[in-house]
Amino acid sequence: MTKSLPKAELHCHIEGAAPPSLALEQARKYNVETGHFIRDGIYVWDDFTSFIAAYDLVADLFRTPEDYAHLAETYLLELAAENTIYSELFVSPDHGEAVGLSADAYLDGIAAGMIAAKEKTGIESRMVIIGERHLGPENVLRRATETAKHLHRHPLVTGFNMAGEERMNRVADYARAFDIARDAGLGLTIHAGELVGPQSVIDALDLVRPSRIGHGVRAIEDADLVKRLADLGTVLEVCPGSNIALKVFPDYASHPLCRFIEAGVRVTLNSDDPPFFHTTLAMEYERAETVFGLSHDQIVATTRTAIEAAFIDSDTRTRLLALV
Ligand SMILES: Nc1ncnc2[nH]cnc12
Ligand SMILES: [Zn+2]
Repeated sequence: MTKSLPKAELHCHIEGAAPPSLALEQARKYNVETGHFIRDGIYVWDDFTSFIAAYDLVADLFRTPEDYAHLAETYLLELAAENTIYSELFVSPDHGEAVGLSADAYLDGIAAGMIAAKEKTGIESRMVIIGERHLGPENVLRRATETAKHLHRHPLVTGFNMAGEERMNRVADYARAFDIARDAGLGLTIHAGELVGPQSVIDALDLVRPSRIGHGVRAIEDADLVKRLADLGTVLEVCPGSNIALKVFPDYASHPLCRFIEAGVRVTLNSDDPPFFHTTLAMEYERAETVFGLSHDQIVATTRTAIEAAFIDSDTRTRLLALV
């Protein structure tokens, strides 16, 4: 039983964490028709492209700092109720800008929800800024530049990441954005090895030099790369439920989580976009035990790894590690 275990999550997209019930509430508030992307209380999509389209439609229902505060607080309270002690939220100011919110207003709203959740439950959280790959290199560069410029205003922003359509453009096209984020003191992680094979992870290691990789699971197709990840100590933000829902692997028996652990790669458990993939962080922990057969100690080790790899200051890390 993993229910009572302390949990930590490094990889969850804030708009992707909106429960359909909350999305429907927002749709009523703004008089938006949802029949084409929410049916019977479930988000409707069938491949990565239509998933991103549904994600964008859900994001469009959050339009003010207060909406985003409510979303962040709702998700973090849900996590805290499952004994989660730490959460790193992936936030994309591009989605705020799409509804007319400045990056500052978008981040202030999310921060308010994070602070409220911490006051109520003690859950610690941070934000990782996302540059959306499919919006192009110029846009990701602008995102990194603006993030660096406004960092002093947003103490809960501690990392930079790139998500979106991995099949578009080359990692090299985005390397400069990551250089700017690194120089600003942000922790680096990047979605790679999810929709694209090992070369995407190799490019990420060579050109971005992140301490963590979002997914990275298709590195399993290259034994030398698996060894390189283990030797470097790069942490994989593994999201098994997401990988199965998006058909990265046909079933859990084919999923490489256990093979990474056996090879000495540092892994963590994550939900990615929980209601889109019919999962929660607690379900990922439970599945690690019941489907992947991880021992109690192996599951606790994933939580320790998450805290060790979190983009937090050393006092917070020490305090959280003592809780695991
Ligand atoms: N699983 C995923 N991969 C890439 N970009 C995303 N944005 C939200 N979820 C994502
Ligand atoms: Zn993701």
